[in-house]
Amino acid sequence: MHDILRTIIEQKHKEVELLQSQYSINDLKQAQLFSRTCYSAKAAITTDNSSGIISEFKRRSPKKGPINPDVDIKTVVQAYQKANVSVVSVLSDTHFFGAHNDDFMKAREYLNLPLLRKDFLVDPYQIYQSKAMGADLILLIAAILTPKEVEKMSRIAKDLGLEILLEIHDESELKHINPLIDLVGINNRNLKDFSVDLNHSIRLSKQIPDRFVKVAESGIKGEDDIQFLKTNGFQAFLIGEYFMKQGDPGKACSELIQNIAFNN
Ligand SMILES: O=P(O)(O)OC[C@@H](O)[C@@H](O)c1c[nH]c2ccccc12
Repeated sequence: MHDILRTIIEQKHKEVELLQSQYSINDLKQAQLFSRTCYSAKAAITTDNSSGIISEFKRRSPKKGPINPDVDIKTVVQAYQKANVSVVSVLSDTHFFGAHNDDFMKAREYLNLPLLRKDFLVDPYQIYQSKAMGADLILLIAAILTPKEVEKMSRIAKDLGLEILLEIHDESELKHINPLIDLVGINNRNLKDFSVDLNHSIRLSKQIPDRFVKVAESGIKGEDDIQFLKTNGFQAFLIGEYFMKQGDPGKACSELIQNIAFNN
């Protein structure tokens, strides 16, 4: 495993330990949002006229540093929604990605779209927490979990009515896919050297059964990339930095979606 992932996992276990000492799973179950019915990301992506865009709210990244640290989340996610994205992804990690504590909850308050909790989930506790925060969809990352852990966490998520996006990057991670997974994301970015290779993602995607929605993640730089990925079987496109690095991320998102529609 890469060093950055190891550091992230250690940090996450510490965070979970602290949280657990403050709120039990039973406490989380009492949260107001815990009982809400989730929106389906799978349905949002596969419905007619879906843009397939999963737009991400991301203030910084460990590699790039600040991307747009002080932008207002309400303004951005409302503009994403107006732009006709299918799903919104919001980072909830503070330590590495600079998310504010209430970013995720604010996004929930202003959106009536499926919302992906973008974080590093290493413990079942975080699934209950995701539900209590108002998530519709969680990310499970194959590079930091065993196939057994993915299965166990998938079961809990499904019992709570959450959908699951499983992220893989290598062929060796295909074994993490289980029938409970809804969407399989292929990270175009190689975490070893941060290079982006869409051809690698396309090759890998051919080995994933078509019953899973296929999501291309990271390093997507515009319509040409999307067109290329689309013709090669991807149905959804997770985009953060391309939008967030612009002064007005919502406008950038809206322009991209209009251009894709125009080209179709
Ligand atoms: O900002 P980008 O290059 O468009 O990438 C977005 C998203 O794919 C990336 O943020 C990401 C992919 N997998 C992750 C896991 C954790 C945190 C972040 C990520």
